[in-house]
Amino acid sequence: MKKNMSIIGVPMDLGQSRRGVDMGPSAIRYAGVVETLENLNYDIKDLGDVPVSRPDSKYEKQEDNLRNLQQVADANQKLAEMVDKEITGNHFPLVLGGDHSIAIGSLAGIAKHYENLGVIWYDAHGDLNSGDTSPSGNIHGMPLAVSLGIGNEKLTNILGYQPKIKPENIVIIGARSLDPGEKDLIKESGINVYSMHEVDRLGMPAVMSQAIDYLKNRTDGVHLSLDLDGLDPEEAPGVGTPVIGGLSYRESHLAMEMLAESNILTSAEFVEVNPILDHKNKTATVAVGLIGSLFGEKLK
Ligand SMILES: NC(=[NH2+])NCCC[C@H](N)C(=O)O
Ligand SMILES: [Mn+2]
Ligand SMILES: [Mn+2]
Repeated sequence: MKKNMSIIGVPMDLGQSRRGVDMGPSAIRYAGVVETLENLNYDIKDLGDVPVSRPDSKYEKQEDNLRNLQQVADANQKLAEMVDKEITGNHFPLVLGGDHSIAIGSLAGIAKHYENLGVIWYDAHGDLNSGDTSPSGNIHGMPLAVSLGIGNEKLTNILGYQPKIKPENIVIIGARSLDPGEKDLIKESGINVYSMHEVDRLGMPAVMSQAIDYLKNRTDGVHLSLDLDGLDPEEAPGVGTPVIGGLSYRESHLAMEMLAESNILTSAEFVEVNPILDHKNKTATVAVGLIGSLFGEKLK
């Protein structure tokens, strides 16, 4: 039987300060995402891209240390509505970014369908800042906090409810760059974190089986939010905020394969691919490879 999946691109580059990540969805399409999934017997509906406005002079002033707040909120509102509709129609949503601020809209559209949505946040960063704690004012460093109901109402209240998720249902994997405010929030909230320290000590097989067992027992759906900067910049150079010492290509494929086997995923997004910073579309190609493993590609 064919499985229905909807692809939604979000050419968003307003949640951070380096141009080019808006071209991520087309780079991932160019690297063959639709063909890869069709070969795995998915019935793919590519819905194209969510409209994202350009920064204009009217919005250039930063409101509360939140760069491009209004445009980021508007695009995420549209994304949330689309994701919501696809889930209602029984289609698995696969969202392609764009910078990580788009997780705000994805989670807004997804979480209303679950009592206890789990989230796997595969990332070098925690993305747990708010305007009060952010060193940069970049909203791509805030989506997980926003989804917990922390931050500006224009972001936290998309689709009119909050919070979207509970801290104990979050598992961060690959963290190696956390700001002081993010560390405080992790400590006080009960978010689960497998930083690079735990990945080094336990190995990816143990990390993933613990994460999967934990989420399986307490959630009724699981969203994967994969920031390509979770991988080491050697393997994924086309990202705006690279951090050395990251997850390897092999570890990442194993993580995707274990998720495929577990059958717990109900939505996914791949973000932060920046073709201008990339080498010959390497990072988008890695993303498509990971998407293949995540949706059942096997070596034998
Ligand atoms: N999705 C990302 N790449 N986030 C990077 C965030 C970097 C830094 N923690 C900040 O808040 O500015
Ligand atoms: Mn990141
Ligand atoms: Mn991120």
